[in-house]
Amino acid sequence: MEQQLKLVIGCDFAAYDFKTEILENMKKNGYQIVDVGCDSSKEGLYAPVAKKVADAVAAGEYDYGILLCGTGQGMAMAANKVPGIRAVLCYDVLPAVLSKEHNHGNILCTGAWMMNVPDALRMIEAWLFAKYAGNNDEGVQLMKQYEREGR
Ligand SMILES: O=C(CO)[C@H](O)[C@H](O)[C@H](O)COP(=O)(O)O
Repeated sequence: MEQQLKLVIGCDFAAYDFKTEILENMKKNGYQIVDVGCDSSKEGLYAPVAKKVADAVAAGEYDYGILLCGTGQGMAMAANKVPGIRAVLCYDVLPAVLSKEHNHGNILCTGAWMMNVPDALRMIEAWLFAKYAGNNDEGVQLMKQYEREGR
């Protein structure tokens, strides 16, 4: 288990209960994970939380982020507006693992309406364990170059 990783998690109102269960399980399993909101199943939009998590990961305050909303779609779109972020949207273990190994994903997004908690936990853990193959991947290097060039 990657207990030494520094993790941050956020959600919108639609995924609040889902996040609460995931967070409880991860803490019980020894993960160091900070919750940045939202704090209610009644209110809390996805975009501000996505930005908070993405800014913190991009600044190097955390190794990885986890973002949860109804579908995960809005979280991924908003997080990917922040330079340095490669947010991936997954609902299953294999694409999640490949998104780390091949694409160096640094934020995992998923949806409370799309997955149950045990499957989401399995996917999150597999993604955290997966290792990026290295800095020789041309796709990732080109994404970084495009960011530097501002296009
Ligand atoms: O999935 C979502 C965005 O990607 C979020 O959970 C939204 O908040 C959700 O789609 C909003 O749902 P609503 O029932 O239309 O308020």
